[in-house]
Amino acid sequence: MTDLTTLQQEIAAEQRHLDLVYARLAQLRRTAAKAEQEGYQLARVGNFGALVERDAMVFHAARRRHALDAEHEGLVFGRLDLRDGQVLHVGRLGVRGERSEPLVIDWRAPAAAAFYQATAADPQGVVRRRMIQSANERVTRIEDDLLDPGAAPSGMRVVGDGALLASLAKATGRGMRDIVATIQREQDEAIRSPAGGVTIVSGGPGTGKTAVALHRAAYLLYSDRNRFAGGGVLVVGPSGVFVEYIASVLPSLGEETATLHSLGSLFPGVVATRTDSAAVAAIKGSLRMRRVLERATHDAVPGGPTELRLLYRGELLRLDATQLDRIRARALPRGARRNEVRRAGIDGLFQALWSQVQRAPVGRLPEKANFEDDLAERGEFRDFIRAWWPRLHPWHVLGWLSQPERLRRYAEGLLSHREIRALSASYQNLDADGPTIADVAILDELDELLGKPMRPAKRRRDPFLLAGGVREVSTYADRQRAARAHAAERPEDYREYAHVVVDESQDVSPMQWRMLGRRGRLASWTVVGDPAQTAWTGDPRELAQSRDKALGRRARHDYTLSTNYRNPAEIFAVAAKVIREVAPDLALPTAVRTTGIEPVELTVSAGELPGATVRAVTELLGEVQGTVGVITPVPRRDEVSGWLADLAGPRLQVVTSLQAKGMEYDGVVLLAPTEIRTDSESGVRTLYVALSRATQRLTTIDPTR
Ligand SMILES: Nc1ncnc2c1ncn2[C@@H]1O[C@H](COP(=O)(O)OP(=O)(O)OP(=O)(O)O)[C@@H](O)[C@H]1O
Repeated sequence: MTDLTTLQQEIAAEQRHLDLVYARLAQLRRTAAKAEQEGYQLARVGNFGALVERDAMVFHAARRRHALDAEHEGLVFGRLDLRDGQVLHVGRLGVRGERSEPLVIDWRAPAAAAFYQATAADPQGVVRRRMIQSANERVTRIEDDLLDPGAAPSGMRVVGDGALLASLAKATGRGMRDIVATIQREQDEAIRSPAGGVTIVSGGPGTGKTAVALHRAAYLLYSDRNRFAGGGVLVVGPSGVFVEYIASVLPSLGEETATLHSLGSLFPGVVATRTDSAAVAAIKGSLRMRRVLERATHDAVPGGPTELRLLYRGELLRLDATQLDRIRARALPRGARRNEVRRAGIDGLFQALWSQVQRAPVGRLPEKANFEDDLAERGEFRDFIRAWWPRLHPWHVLGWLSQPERLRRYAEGLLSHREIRALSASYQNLDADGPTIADVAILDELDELLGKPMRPAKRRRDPFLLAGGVREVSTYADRQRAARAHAAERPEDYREYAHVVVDESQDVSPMQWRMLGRRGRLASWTVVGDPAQTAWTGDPRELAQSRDKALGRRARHDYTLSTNYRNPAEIFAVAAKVIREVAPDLALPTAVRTTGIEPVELTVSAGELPGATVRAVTELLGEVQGTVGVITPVPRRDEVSGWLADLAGPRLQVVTSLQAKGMEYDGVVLLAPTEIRTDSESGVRTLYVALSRATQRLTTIDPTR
């Protein structure tokens, strides 16, 4: 134990440094405000060059000021005392003093790496590592590790007993917490993995894979801003619930420039949250779907014309269904994109009609070009083209799959009869229900197969342009917002990301890997996941093959994380027992905390389930300070939300077992584990995920059948 006076003296010493840092920060904020002021001055000069300069100035000032604001709380969190007597303070952002001396080193800078990597076995020149906690500009706690006692100068004091465990015991909020102050060495190695190639991070539940993925995004943006902020960093997670959960971490690391998406929101204009059953997801995610879709995009339009009749100089020109199909097939060979070869289809029509004209007694023949012009001017011909070869949106073709007869034709020989029936059933209410998450990859594939119709280019909006064409922004806040939006502005279907981070990658299907691959052709990658948690029940070879194709032949760097920071040992033991049933030899992470509290397992009759659920949730809300998650089998979610309506509030969330992927709650009430387990081939793995979501308390309630 550290005596109180020593502790107070050490805290006071850190407070003096913190005061210095915050005073300097206030000065820097004033400088940013001055730059804004100068921006206004430039605006008065009024010429275009000055305006451009002003925009750039305001943009940089805005960004700097925003960073200073965002990083204010807990700005300094570490200190290193080095062998050579140097003292470095580590924080969320780099701050230099008036003479350019470093007051705080950014956690991502090379000089800060030792803060995370030094150990007693390998001190890397660090004698003492100190963790500093603060709130409202006051130091509240410090914790030291003496890494190199032999090199400690006399009088060096060491206080505290374990910042990591203290931070793990804290209540969970609605969003994921950021772990920048307590990143562990194996995590730091993955975070600082080389920027190029593919970094693959695996590890069991709660080992910090998501935390590592997000810190890595922030690290890359810091280490090579030109490359990564310029091209963009895309972070993809499994569901909207998950993306919402992680969204606040990046800004708290000083990074707003990364784009976050769920697999259901990657296709422009669609935000899908529905999930399919595991069996249907395996069909929709299979590479065989690509061929099914290719056939669809080559088919005649439903309800389209089956005949073309035109009077030309008193002669009836006519093309029947077979001729029209033949023209379409010739203009649209395998591999061609329907929207892009529309012109070839029209040319085919002209050619077929021209042959008829040549044979007909129409008097003196016009030039072929004039004949085509004549037809092109005729309203009924143009109407025919629009109906026969419309510009198709992926939505149209997805809709065709809801017609059982069409789907059967497209899937013949590719899917089994059972698969076709299951797929067909899943599309019966497409219009009303909207697409599922798996359909989004299908829409993206269709988009690729159809190609883009030629459209006039969209004009880029000028963020400083107000209504009426006046180029001015009225307030600083407006400018700040506009400048940031301007920096992040990319076309909706942007595909040139410099880096793609894929979280929960074990659940990405082959078709989804294709969708990701299209956005990462120029990218380096960070792929994090845990194969033991996969819900994928399709062909594993197909999965490996499509993932390899998306990642290309880039060099791979593998990392494995081995400590479970989320679950107390008592809770993880229950989850481990479940996964051992299907993977007896799997290497599992070690849970570092114990609470002495065993999970509660209840069995109730079906009729008692609602009452037992309400009681268990009420109890957990009383026992933990942070969030409580209620995890249900997929079909039960809405019903269970209804039971808990009176308890609804920011601390309570009801999610399905699939939405629970990646999530974390202080207390978890898991309903109907047996249903989750038997729901599909991957049920045991999904149950494993659900059982490993709690940081403090777990109650399972199983209804008897
Ligand atoms: N070094 C650390 N210091 C403090 N907390 C940590 C550390 N590493 C991880 N954690 C915490 O452990 C929990 C689990 O982390 P995270 O969600 O990143 O794990 P994961 O490997 O993605 O889990 P899963 O695969 O189960 O979804 C989070 O609350 C995270 O903040």
